[in-house]
Amino acid sequence: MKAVHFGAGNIGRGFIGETLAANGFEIKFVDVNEKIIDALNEKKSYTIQLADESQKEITVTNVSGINNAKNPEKVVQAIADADIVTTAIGPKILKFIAPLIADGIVARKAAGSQNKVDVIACENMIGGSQNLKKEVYTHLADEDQKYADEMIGFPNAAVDRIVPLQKHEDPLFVSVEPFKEWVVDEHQMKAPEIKLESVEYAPDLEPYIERKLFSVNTGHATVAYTGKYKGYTDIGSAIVDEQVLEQLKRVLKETGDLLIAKWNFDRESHEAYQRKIIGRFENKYLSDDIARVGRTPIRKLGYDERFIRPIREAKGRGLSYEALLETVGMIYTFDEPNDTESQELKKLIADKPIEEVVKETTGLDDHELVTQIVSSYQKALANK
Ligand SMILES: NC(=O)c1ccc[n+]([C@@H]2O[C@H](COP(=O)([O-])OP(=O)(O)OC[C@H]3O[C@@H](n4cnc5c(N)ncnc54)[C@H](O)[C@@H]3O)[C@@H](O)[C@H]2O)c1
Ligand SMILES: O=P(O)(O)OC[C@@H](O)[C@@H](O)[C@H](O)[C@H](O)CO
Repeated sequence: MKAVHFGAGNIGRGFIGETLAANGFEIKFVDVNEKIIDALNEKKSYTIQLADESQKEITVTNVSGINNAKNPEKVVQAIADADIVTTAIGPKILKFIAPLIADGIVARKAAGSQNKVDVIACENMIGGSQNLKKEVYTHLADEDQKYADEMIGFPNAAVDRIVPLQKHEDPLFVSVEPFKEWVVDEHQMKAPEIKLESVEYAPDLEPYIERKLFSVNTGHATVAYTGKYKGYTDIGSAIVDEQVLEQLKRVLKETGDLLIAKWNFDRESHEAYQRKIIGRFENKYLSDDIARVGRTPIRKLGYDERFIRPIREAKGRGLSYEALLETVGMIYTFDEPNDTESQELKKLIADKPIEEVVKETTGLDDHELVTQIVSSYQKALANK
């Protein structure tokens, strides 16, 4: 069985690669990072280490790499031969790999392939694979779209495992937390006979992705932005600060109340899930930079992202969203010199009235919410 995986980065190697290899797949990683691709082709394997007291090592074998910037034709051929295609590349990068996936679909059609295949985007976003599908279809002619409608599935997915930036001599080595969860929307699959062991298949992904994004990611980002606001540079140091921990708990209470009301989750189980998440952030064996967790703040301020969507929905249901608003206020003070979006946000705030910046970055037109976010930002600025 053959897999093509876009993005040989932290989660790509540290989770998706591990799972595909454990299921007997030969994996072709596609990436523009020459160092990583060369190392994959040279070594054909890499090592994952669990960040816990066991320090257990897992070897991932039967892997190779393709540099899509240099050898796009090899990527197209690999997709033509693949039994599964996955991505973990970043939500904003999906549109750049869409033409290659479209060409791969056209190549399958030209070869007369009647094998169905699923393309699974493993990104932190709601509707990731369906979003990729839209991008891919803009590159397909009507006839090719018909073929894709029949043969190519784009099931949404939620993936959860904290994989920090890696700083090792071996460029392929990756340290990961032991926890892992990968859920795929079974109803959107075209090749449901290919079920990966250790992956969960759900009839409807929406509750899973919302639970993950609005608990793990809203919580993680809250630690990052509150921590940065208080002068910390890594998650482990920030979370031992009582104020940061308190802010995290307040935010999780708000998203928890929303998720419980919306999806009828059992409160006790959800609170246990939240406690587990806090323990994961406190993992002393992981070293995770605030710059990574808070990266691309404009994306994280998006309308359907980890703060604005729960705020909108909590407001709609008459639930509290005060702590979420406070964190959003701090996002507008986030300043990471090496993060392009952080610098873009800083420039927007310097050039335009804050109300306009809030509207532009969040997509909100609810005057009351915009005003509340503006006040929250002004308060954060005044207390800094
Ligand atoms: N790291 C985590 O803890 C984690 C967990 C769950 C989900 N995710 C999600 O997975 C995705 C990837 O995150 P990550 O932490 O692995 O990031 P990363 O930066 O480590 O990996 C992304 C990889 O994509 C490559 N890339 C970028 N542009 C490309 C292009 N045009 N063509 C080919 N390759 C390209 C980069 O070189 C890099 O190797 C994101 O959507 C993230 O939200 C991350
Ligand atoms: O990847 P992002 O930028 O959407 O979010 C940063 C982290 O919160 C994220 O990568 C988590 O580590 C991960 O989602 C855990 O499953």
